[in-house]
Amino acid sequence: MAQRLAIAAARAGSAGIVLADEPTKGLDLARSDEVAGHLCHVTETGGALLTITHDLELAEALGGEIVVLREGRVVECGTAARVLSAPAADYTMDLIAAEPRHWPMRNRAAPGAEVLRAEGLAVGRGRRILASSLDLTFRAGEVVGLAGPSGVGKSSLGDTLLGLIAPAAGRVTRAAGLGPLRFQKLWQDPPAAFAPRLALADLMARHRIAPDRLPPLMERLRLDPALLDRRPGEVSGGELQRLSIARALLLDPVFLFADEPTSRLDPLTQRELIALLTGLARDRNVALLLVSHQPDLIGKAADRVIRLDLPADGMAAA
Ligand SMILES: Nc1ncnc2c1ncn2[C@@H]1O[C@H](COP(=O)(O)OP(=O)(O)OP(=O)(O)O)[C@@H](O)[C@H]1O
Repeated sequence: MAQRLAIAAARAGSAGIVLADEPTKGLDLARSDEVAGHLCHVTETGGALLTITHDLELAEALGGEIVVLREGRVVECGTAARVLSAPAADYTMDLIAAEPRHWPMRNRAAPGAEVLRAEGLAVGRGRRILASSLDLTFRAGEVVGLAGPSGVGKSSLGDTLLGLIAPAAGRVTRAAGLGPLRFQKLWQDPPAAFAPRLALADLMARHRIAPDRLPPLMERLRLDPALLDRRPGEVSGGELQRLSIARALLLDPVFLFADEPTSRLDPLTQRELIALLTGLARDRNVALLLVSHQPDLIGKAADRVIRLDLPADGMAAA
């Protein structure tokens, strides 16, 4: 909604220059196209537009000039058509190659034991039913994509499976012997999940986790232990999301709901993080439920896809 308001202000002609900061972040394809159309309108009607984005499809749709930045330095600039079709800098080439449509297909593994089951599940927010009659099963080691338009209820479904929201109907059953802490979530907005410091000591003390478990985990996730002394705003988006993964893994999850875990990240960091998550699902036998608005990402990373569609009860699993 914030994006829509910003674009509405731009269209009203309240500014000759419009700054759009990640205007398609977290939006589905239809809404992204809509935003691109509104932004194009700014320049078509004589305004100037500066867009900051990780979304290369948006950059292509907007056209004009592109400046590629890396660590605060200009790597390359030129027309969008030239930079995106014939990049001169290695970094630009790497960025383009890191887009999900260029990823290799994942090797599908045979799923393991069932860890979570939903039967006749209805997901609601207040009096609104977002989805109903859902029968779902999640198995150890599988990567399940969760797709659907913005606002359809993907986060609400994940939260209901985790027990954070009560089902409007039906039931969710965890496999015998698995407590609620083994069902974890990676948040869309990691800063909100860390308060006020990144230290994991409080979590480890509360859940009596042996201190010697942390160093190898930090190493596996390529995280410098010094990061633990910083605040959430003092690390990069990729580091923050990897710290979120470390925190979740300390609790030995069997089910991880990753709610758009890469929506704040550049294509290279996104590719690295998704490879890390899918690798962890396989290595640690975690059922990973992965939400993304990028069909290519879901198609390449997931073993199967649950698709939520409007109207609320239109739901298909592929
Ligand atoms: N805490 C809440 N209380 C009431 N309604 C909510 C709450 N959180 C979300 N909603 C509403 O429930 C609907 C589904 O939201 P949800 O976040 O589950 O959708 P989503 O598919 O994950 O969306 P997006 O892709 O935009 O993140 C939306 O209409 C939203 O406004």
